[in-house]
Amino acid sequence: MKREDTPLEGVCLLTPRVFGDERGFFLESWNENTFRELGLDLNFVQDNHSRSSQGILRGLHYQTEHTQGKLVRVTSGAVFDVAIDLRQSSPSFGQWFGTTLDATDHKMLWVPPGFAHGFLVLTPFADFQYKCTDLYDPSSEVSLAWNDPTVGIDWPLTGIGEPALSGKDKEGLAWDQAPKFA
Ligand SMILES: Cc1cn([C@H]2C[C@H](O)[C@@H](COP(=O)(O)OP(=O)(O)O[C@H]3O[C@H](C)C(=O)[C@H](O)[C@H]3O)O2)c(=O)[nH]c1=O
Repeated sequence: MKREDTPLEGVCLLTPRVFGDERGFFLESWNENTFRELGLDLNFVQDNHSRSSQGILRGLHYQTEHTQGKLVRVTSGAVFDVAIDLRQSSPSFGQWFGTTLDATDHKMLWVPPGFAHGFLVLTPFADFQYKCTDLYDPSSEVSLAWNDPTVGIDWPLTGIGEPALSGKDKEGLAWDQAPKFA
């Protein structure tokens, strides 16, 4: 497992070792000891899986209570995955980081608690699977507007056009209205 840090404090890319043979491949997507050796002492309590078609944008979501750390990966297709730092004490407060995650290179993104998270589907379909460090808490869930000009995310919309959003995400909060963390 290789760790690559990003400009956002605590957010890192993880590339697992892949064992390929004539049958296909094997990889460990999560191993407590391997991650601890990389400085990531994590405990997951929930696994999620969503499937979306091209042009779907899910996000930008976070929970103000039961804040969730997320280890995210794509197991079919490809997405542009984004995290925004909501921690006011962080040197990367207000900054966003985006990267393409696809099923071919098996790359994963670790997003600690304190970030808004979302993704745009780039391929006809994408399966998005992720582990969370706390449980779903709809009562404290917030949707931050995907296109807030203050955050200024540069979504790769060429060839996709206007993304498709859930009703909730169409009503996402502006940056100035969205609750932040200490
Ligand atoms: C997130 C979640 C949802 N649900 C139910 C609630 C709804 O009936 C249905 C769809 O929920 P939602 O539209 O919020 O799903 P996404 O838009 O994929 O939400 C996710 O989008 C971005 C990418 C995130 O980072 C979050 O993990 C998560 O908010 O699944 C559950 O039962 N448990 C859950 O943990």
